[in-house]
This record gives sequence, C-alpha cells and structure tokens, in this order.
Amino acid sequence: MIEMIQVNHQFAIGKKGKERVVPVLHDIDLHVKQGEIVAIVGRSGSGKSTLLNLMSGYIRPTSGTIRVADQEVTSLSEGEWANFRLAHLGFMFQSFQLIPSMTAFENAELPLVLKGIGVTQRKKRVMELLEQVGVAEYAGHYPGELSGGQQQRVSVARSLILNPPIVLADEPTGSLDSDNERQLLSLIQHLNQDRGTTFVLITHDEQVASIAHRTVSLKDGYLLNADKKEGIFAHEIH
Ligand SMILES: Nc1ncnc2c1ncn2[C@@H]1O[C@H](COP(=O)(O)OP(=O)(O)OP(=O)(O)O)[C@@H](O)[C@H]1O
Repeated sequence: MIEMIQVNHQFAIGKKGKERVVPVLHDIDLHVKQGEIVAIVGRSGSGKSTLLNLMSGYIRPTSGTIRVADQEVTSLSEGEWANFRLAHLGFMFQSFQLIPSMTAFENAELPLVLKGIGVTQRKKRVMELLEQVGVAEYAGHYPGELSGGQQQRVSVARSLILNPPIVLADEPTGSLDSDNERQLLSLIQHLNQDRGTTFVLITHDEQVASIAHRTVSLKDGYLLNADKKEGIFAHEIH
C-alpha cells in the first residue's frame, strides 16, 4: 500500500547562496501493507513527521522512490498530488485544524465539496459520520463552541468523510484525555477491521502503539526494527 525504497531526505536551510544542508532521513526502506496499522515511534527530531510528509507529498524526497496505492508518487505535480490525496489519503493531526468560521457540519463536509459531491448526498454522509463519531447534535456549532474532544471528533469525521483507504496520523491522540483517546483508538480499530483501512500513526504513546500490528522506530533518521513488533519503547523513547 505504501512503499518507500531507499528514500533519503535533506533540508536546505539558510539564505540562498549560503545554504546549509541538514540530512534528516537516510536509506529508508519501509513497506506498509494494505490493512496494516503501523506505528512510527522515535525521539523528538528523529524524522517522524518528515517521513509522514513524504508519504503525503507535502515534501519530496531528495532521492529514492515512494509508491502509494500502487502509484509512483515522487513525480506527481502539485495538482496531481491534490487529487491523489482526495482519492487515497485521510489525515489526522494533533491539532484539529478546523476552520473557525465554519460549523462542525461544514468542516466535515469540506472534502465532499472539493470533490464535487451533490448537496443531498453530502448532507446524508456528513450526518451519518457525525453520528458515528458522536457529535451529530453539535453539527451547527462552530469549533470555538466545542470542547477539545468534540473538535477532535469533527476533525476525525472530516478525515474519514471520503472513506480513504489510507489514513496518515501525526500524534492523533496528542491532545485528548484518556476517554477520548480510547474512543478514537477503538474507531481506528473498527475501521481497520471493517473496511481494511490502512493506518500509519506517529506516536509517543504506548496506548496508541499497542493497537498497531507493527511498530517501526526512527533513530537519528534511520529506520530500525522495520519488521519487529516489540521491544522498541523502553530503549527508544525514554
Ligand atoms: N522545513 C524544515 N527545514 C529544515 N529542517 C527541518 C524542517 N522540518 C524538519 N526539519 C528538521 O528535521 C529533523 C526532523 O524533524 P521532524 O519534524 O521530522 O521530527 P519528529 O521526529 O517528527 O519530531 P517531533 O517528535 O518533535 O515532532 C529535525 O532536526 C528538524 O529540525
């Protein structure tokens, strides 16, 4: 489902002509299979978000090949990437990234509007999903009128509204209390079991990693234990 082959990434920082190169990821080989939940762990600065940004096309690798859903994505243009994301990828973030001037309904509806889905179908789908994540009664509320947990549910509804086959999540439970965390993890497991949704989750949290079929660890930009499920947290995180 997602294949990274010999991927390297470096950032160039500083003024033009005086740039300094910062190597961040080295020789990454990672294969995430369809229907897998893979957790990515590692210390702050080890390159986890950079890895996810490469899978999502927000940055391009310095070298190497990336395939997502059987498509070689490294050569897609910005416009092609935008369409590709709408068709294949859902995103969950630690910050909910809701649009403050739009209601919960409108926020969740946005990807359907971008995809040109008609209003009747949009209404049905949004209300079904808001119901499923437990915030249907707040459909007309603005993000500022919702609790953190409720905003998170709206944000999750938006990320799932197009039934993406792959969901990429960066610290998805980072700002949730333990009840909301448990509910989100349970939703992820259901989607994975019922629809075969593939998840890549960046996390510092053992609870989150515990639902993963496999945990991979980044250390100083190198991928460790790419095929091993256990034995990572104790020595990599702390
Ligand atoms: N746009 C950028 N320009 C220059 N350097 C960057 C950029 N983005 C990230 N970096 C550097 O790349 C390294 C890896 O960053 P990244 O955000 O991928 O780490 P991370 O493992 O996700 O960290 P955290 O757990 O703190 O979010 C860091 O040293 C960071 O400073």
